[in-house]
Amino acid sequence: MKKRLAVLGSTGSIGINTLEVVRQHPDQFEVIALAAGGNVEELVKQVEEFKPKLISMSSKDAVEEVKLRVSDPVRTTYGEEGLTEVATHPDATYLVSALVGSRGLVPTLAAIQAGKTIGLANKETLVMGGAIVMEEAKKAGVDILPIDSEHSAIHQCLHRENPSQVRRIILTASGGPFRDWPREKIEDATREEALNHPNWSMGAKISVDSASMMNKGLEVIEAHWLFGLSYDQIDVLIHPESIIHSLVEFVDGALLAELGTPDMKVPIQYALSNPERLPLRTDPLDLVKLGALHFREPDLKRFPCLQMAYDAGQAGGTLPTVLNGANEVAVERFLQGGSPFPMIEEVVGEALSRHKVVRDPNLEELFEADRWARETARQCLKKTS
Ligand SMILES: NC(=O)C1=CN([C@@H]2O[C@H](COP(=O)(O)OP(=O)(O)OC[C@H]3O[C@@H](n4cnc5c(N)ncnc54)[C@H](OP(=O)(O)O)[C@@H]3O)[C@@H](O)[C@H]2O)C=CC1
Ligand SMILES: CC(=O)[C@@H](O)[C@H](O)COP(=O)(O)O
Ligand SMILES: [Mn+2]
Repeated sequence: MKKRLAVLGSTGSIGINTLEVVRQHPDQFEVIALAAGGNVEELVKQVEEFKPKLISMSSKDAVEEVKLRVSDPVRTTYGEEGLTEVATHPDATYLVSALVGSRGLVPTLAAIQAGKTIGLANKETLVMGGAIVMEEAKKAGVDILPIDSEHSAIHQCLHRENPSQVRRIILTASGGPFRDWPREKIEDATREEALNHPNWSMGAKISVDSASMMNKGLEVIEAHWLFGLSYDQIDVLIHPESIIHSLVEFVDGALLAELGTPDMKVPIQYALSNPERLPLRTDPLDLVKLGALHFREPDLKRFPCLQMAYDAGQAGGTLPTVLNGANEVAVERFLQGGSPFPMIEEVVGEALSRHKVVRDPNLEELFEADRWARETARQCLKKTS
């Protein structure tokens, strides 16, 4: 039977790659519902090709424009409620959660509660609300399958293994575009330089997170929740080639790794076809041509965001939510050209240090912490502009 997909963020980098996987396997997957932000052109093309039953965009005007431009009738919705309607569409069995940022949490949680299997790209969902999300998934008996390349690698390495025999996991990090830059040069980094990821083609927000290494910090927290590991069992290793996507070390010292060319279609398809594998058209990895792989320790002095994420994750409560909310505001401002690159770590650091942590927060308390973090980040940015 075909898997029936709802896709949040269908016009983004992960969304487009997801639909390419569907295109390669029309006998395996069917598109039921799509949600996007403002990219009318791309959504029109997707609706014409995949004929979803429901589409949503961030505004009514945008989705009405799509409706007018497509050849067959399609039901439309919009805004935050539209995201949840798409995520919980009764005909869909599987949600690809690929919005960017904290707006992914609510619809992903709703899909879990509606019993959908989740293919999770939106790491912010687990950073903000990991405890609640994992608890709800357990209650609903729902699988959360990682799409993030490192977590997919770990998931693949853990297949048929006993989780209690894991000593630690090692998340590989490219080091981003500033990997070899001295601190003074990083301080003057431009938007274009931050978006110039050495190995992966991704959306703007995650590209900036990779440049600050906050992405790896968010991934440490994501791994904590997905694999139930303590923070001292999660290590980060700089691996400039991004060929080894991550590793698991077992109690006997054996290391398993997943390798491949940097292509998100591989982890996306693994999450969609799980537990089977399907053929995929992708560039094969030529190890002879590659010749060598390189590794080094991350430099936490040049990239303090990684340490901040470890600390926030370990402290728990509402701190990871604050880390995430302040980071989103600071990255958005940097992308708009309104502040220098190091302001990201300053704003996040300031918000974390001022926050009064709430232990075991409920959903309302998480939303309040997120609101507070954003407000605090905006104040910090205003003070320094
Ligand atoms: N890209 C990658 O290779 C990887 C991404 N991830 C994670 O996956 C998630 C998505 O990343 P990525 O695909 O790169 O991001 P993109 O910026 O490329 O795409 C984001 C998607 O979210 C949509 N969106 C934005 N704002 C809204 C809104 N207000 N309402 C509805 N939809 C909205 C965009 O719509 P529109 O374009 O129409 O405005 C787009 O479809 C992130 O959490 C990221 O960390 C994880 C691993 C790898
Ligand atoms: C493709 C993917 O999963 C990204 O999260 C990627 O890992 C970012 O690269 P960095 O290793 O530079 O953060
Ligand atoms: Mn990743």
